[in-house]
Amino acid sequence: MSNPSILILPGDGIGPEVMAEVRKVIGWYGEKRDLQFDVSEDLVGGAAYDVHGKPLSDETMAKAQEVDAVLLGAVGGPKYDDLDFSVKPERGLLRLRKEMDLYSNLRPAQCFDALADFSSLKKDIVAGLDIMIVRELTSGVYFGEPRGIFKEGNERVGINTQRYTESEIERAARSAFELAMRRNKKLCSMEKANVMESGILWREVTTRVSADYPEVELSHMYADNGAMQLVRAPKQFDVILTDNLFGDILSDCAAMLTGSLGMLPSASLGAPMANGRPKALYEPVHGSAPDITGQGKANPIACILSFAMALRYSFDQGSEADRLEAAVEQVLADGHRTADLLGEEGVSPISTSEMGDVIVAALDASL
Ligand SMILES: NC(=O)C1=CN([C@@H]2O[C@H](COP(=O)(O)OP(=O)(O)OC[C@H]3O[C@@H](n4cnc5c(N)ncnc54)[C@H](O)[C@@H]3O)[C@@H](O)[C@H]2O)C=CC1
Ligand SMILES: CC(C)CC(=O)C(=O)O
Ligand SMILES: [Mg+2]
Repeated sequence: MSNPSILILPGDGIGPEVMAEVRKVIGWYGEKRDLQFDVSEDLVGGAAYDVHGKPLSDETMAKAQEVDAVLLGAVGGPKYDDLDFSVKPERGLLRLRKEMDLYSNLRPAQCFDALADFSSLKKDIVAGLDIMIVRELTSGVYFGEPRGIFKEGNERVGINTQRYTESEIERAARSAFELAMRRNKKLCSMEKANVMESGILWREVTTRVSADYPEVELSHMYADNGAMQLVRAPKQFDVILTDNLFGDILSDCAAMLTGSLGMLPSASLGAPMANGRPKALYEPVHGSAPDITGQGKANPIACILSFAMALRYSFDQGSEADRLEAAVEQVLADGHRTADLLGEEGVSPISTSEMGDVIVAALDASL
């Protein structure tokens, strides 16, 4: 049987820096656990624009459709800010999500004990936090039509459309209920049914789907209250289901509960392929961080934990995913910190590459 295939798309800014550390981890699994992957690499975002004049070539898109999993770093940056909207780096990522039909975006926010002091919230509010945000990823206001900037009389108007079909809501909801069944059987769905018709439909469909999961306790919350509750008492939640836009915002908010945006991984999953594996793309929640690019300051943990999610959700290697997550927890417990996690007296930061090295050393020690 051939090895599982991975397409690496490092992208822009700190994307290539954090991805270099993931490559060390992939190398370790090949060498020490005999887990071999066929790894190829290509361009996305601004890096692809510089070469092809567009943020994702058709050839790269076709490769992404064929592999067992895509690992992506980050896209975007000030160099590309003035480009026409149709070729902006972010459009490359949106095309991957849309054409691979990755409708279920899992964004876990877990507060490691060693980092409980790093959150901007009080320690007892975040210590032990372990929540999972399920964000619908292929529809909603990021994709709805009509969209654009149009002339209306003497001025221009910018239009984006929030649009959800019942089936789009249903499949995202089912993936959240399935996850809730494997966790604490508690699901909170967030929308704005008080002011948006798409929110009313979201609530109706989610309630209907819940009949197939009688063991799961379903609650509904307006997303603005959800944002407030996430910083007031985040441990009241287990699985949160929400749409594309609210999920984007709420997951960045949840990131700070864990200490740094550089900690949050994600898995974007679609329907199963012929081999039974889901279509999948794994990426950190953070962006290309232009303010720290090229300085060795980026925290590679979000990207490394995204590979742990790939081990679990694409490669059926749950115990190896546990091993990698435990290695990350160990290096944090040992006091290793990148610059985004500073604040303790007497601790000096280690670089992106050194963080990758200590995680690999912790993997070695786990054998
Ligand atoms: N999935 C993706 O590729 C995403 C791309 N972006 C793009 O990234 C660019 C910058 O966007 P921003 O709003 O600044 O968001 P960002 O996530 O790149 O950065 C926000 C802040 O968090 C810090 N940060 C982010 N990741 C970090 C890491 N791994 N280690 C240490 N610090 C980290 C940055 O230094 C910055 O201060 C934009 O072009 C944006 O469109 C933004 C979010 C997601
Ligand atoms: C296309 C991305 C830049 C949007 C985003 O911020 C995200 O998906 O987290
Ligand atoms: Mg975002």
